[in-house]
Amino acid sequence: MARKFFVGGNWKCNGTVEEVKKIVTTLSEAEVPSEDVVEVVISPPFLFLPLVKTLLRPDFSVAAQNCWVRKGGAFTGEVSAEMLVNLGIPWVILGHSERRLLLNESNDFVGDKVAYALSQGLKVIACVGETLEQRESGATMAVVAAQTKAIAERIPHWSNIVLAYEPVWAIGTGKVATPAQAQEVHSELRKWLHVNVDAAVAASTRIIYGGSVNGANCKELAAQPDVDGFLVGGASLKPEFIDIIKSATVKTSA
Ligand SMILES: O=C(CO)COP(=O)(O)O
Repeated sequence: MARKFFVGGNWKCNGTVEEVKKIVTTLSEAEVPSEDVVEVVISPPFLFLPLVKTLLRPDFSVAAQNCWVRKGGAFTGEVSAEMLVNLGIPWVILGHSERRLLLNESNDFVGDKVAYALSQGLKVIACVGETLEQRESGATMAVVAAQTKAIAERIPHWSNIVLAYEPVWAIGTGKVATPAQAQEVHSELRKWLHVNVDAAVAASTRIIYGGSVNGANCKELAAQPDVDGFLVGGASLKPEFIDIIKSATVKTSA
């Protein structure tokens, strides 16, 4: 079963109304491969979600960058999964390393969030990845397996999950993982799913790469057999995001 190429644009905590309108216009005018070839999901900050959703071309969709771990209520400053559903936001990014590391989100907390978001009908881009220290000490697979396990043991199915491998040392650093480094972890993650979930989930789950992806390095990464797309930060705010979307054709021409 073919895994449709997936390109997510994580705008993180960036943008003004004027900038948002400009980026969305650039995306709308771009010629990109059809929805059959690539799924594109844009993730602006919460405040801009309704604006982006209204202006965005119909073949692209939107994601929130986080949501509360359980049902909404007396949780000042949080946004609930129910609210995202109510606004017609189909996707949410959970477990991004910036939240794990800067806001101390633990594996269990992220697992609980993923399970709750799925239970409300959201689709989830679940992020995993090791720090430089963990990579250098040889702990990469143990770290990403533990992060994935905390999700796997809480969810009833994987059909609405995209797994994003984002090595922390490659995020916003300009230091991209080599295609071989990305392929190695993606292939190990797929094996992990095979052993710990099942063969069908391993074969069908999209595992995307994030960390300094840009217009120049995307094709070589996309050509790796277990790289099913990208989660893009900095370059998703620039016109080169369109080139990254187009790298989906590497798979169809292979
Ligand atoms: O964190 C990322 C996407 O979620 C990657 O960010 P950069 O593409 O800016 O390295």
